[in-house]
Amino acid sequence: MKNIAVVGTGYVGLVTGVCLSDIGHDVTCVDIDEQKVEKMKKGISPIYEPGLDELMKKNIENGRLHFTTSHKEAFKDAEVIYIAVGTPQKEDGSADLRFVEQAAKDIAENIERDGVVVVTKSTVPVGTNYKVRNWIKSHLKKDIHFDVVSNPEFLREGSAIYDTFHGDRIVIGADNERAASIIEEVNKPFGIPIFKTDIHSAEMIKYASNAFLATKISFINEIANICEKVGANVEDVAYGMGLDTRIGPQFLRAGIGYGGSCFPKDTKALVQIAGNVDHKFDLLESVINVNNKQQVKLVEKARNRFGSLQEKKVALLGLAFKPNTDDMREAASIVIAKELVKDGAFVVAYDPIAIENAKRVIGDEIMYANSIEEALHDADIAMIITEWDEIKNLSLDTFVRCMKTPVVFDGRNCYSLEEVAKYNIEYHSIGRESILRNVVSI
Ligand SMILES: NC(=O)C1=CN([C@@H]2O[C@H](COP(=O)(O)OP(=O)(O)OC[C@H]3O[C@@H](n4cnc5c(N)ncnc54)[C@H](O)[C@@H]3O)[C@@H](O)[C@H]2O)C=CC1
Ligand SMILES: O=C(O)[C@H]1O[C@H](OP(=O)(O)OP(=O)(O)OC[C@H]2O[C@@H](n3ccc(=O)[nH]c3=O)[C@H](O)[C@@H]2O)[C@H](O)[C@@H](O)[C@@H]1O
Repeated sequence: MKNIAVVGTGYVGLVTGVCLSDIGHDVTCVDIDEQKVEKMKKGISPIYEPGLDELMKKNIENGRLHFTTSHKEAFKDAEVIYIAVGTPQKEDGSADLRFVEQAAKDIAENIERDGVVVVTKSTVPVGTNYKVRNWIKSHLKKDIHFDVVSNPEFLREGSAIYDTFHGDRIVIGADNERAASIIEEVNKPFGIPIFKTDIHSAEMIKYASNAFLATKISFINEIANICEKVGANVEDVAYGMGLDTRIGPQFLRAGIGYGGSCFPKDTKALVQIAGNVDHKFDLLESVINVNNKQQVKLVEKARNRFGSLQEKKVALLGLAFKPNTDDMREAASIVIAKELVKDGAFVVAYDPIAIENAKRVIGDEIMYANSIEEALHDADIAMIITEWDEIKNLSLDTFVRCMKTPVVFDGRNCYSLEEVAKYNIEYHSIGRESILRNVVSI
């Protein structure tokens, strides 16, 4: 078992650190955010991720998981150091490597052991691992040998622990066998297939995977938009397509587009990576454009239905970019709320977990409710933005009971048309026929 340090305790770093300790390694997680570290020392996760608190507590108690703000302390005995800091997008869409560069300097200034393997888990443009090597080299205080390895992360928020233990593959990009086999050894207990390749290919696998998944989503959303016009049902179309094993059923859920901390930024970064080598990535640019349009689809539908949204009360159900997370980064709800406010609508939003983060991002131009019923109370329009179980399992009678006029725009196709047809609800979803009722708006 190895002595491991993880730099950065966000969704990726913390989950990685906790899971590595759970399979037997001795792990120290280091973060510059003192408040986060104080919480984590007490076994409290600073992020909402199902199962994380329990696993954290278990491994703190068995003495294999530690937290600190001191890089020196974290790297003292480390044989392997993971970089898991953020790589947000810059204004031009390219990846901001500021935090990675700082982490590299922190490593250079504090490592003590010869032969340390520095693993980049953050999503970084092709060539960055070599930059990391140079950043470390140029800041080293003594002559210490180290290697760099690319080990991109494929976990999803909301199922991060499950994904770490049940991932489809672990990709290791290295330019020497010693470093590759150390990281292979570290990951062996997960029992997941390992694919070893060169560093550039490993870096590219991460962007290509996210871009491909985003492409699947934009593709099915375009099919959904056509389905609406030709009278087909996108749920059946996606199911029928997915039965072909060459296509597969996953990531064919039509909706209001992809959001989150990664697809939007990674697709834009890949367009930039291609642009840097004089390749215009037309296909991916279209994927991004389709997604931008798809995010405001519900507002467009509501404008067409009502003419004007001025003074309409709109209930937004769900704010997080997907269920089971409190992450609001690039959530469709942000754009939707902004558009509705611009149209003069009065917006009341509900989310089971992400309200506090939403308040920071969307602000006080909209109101926030403590329950679905409170948000729906006296509303003219309901918009379903995130398919939380609580929303999917809602008795449809609630819309009829609480709203002024039960007109529902469902951005996640939460309900079957047969079920909705049993209630006096006007219902518009994505890529399916609308159910129109004699619901009169006052
Ligand atoms: N969020 C996700 O689901 C996934 C993210 N990724 C990639 O993983 C990377 C990390 O993403 P998140 O975990 O979402 O980031 P995050 O922004 O949630 O967390 C980053 C953490 O790093 C800390 N940090 C920054 N500089 C530091 C330094 N020099 N020393 C110690 N700590 C430092 C910050 O305080 C913060 O707590 C990104 O490159 C992202 O693209 C990859 C797969 C999934
Ligand atoms: O690099 C990353 O950060 C991660 O990005 C995604 O994970 P995540 O963003 O957590 O969540 P997803 O479940 O992929 O959903 C992303 C967005 O796509 C949307 N989506 C997903 C699937 C689908 O069929 N339709 C659809 O609209 C979701 O609503 C959500 O807004 C990838 O699935 C992970 O493999 C990857 O590690």
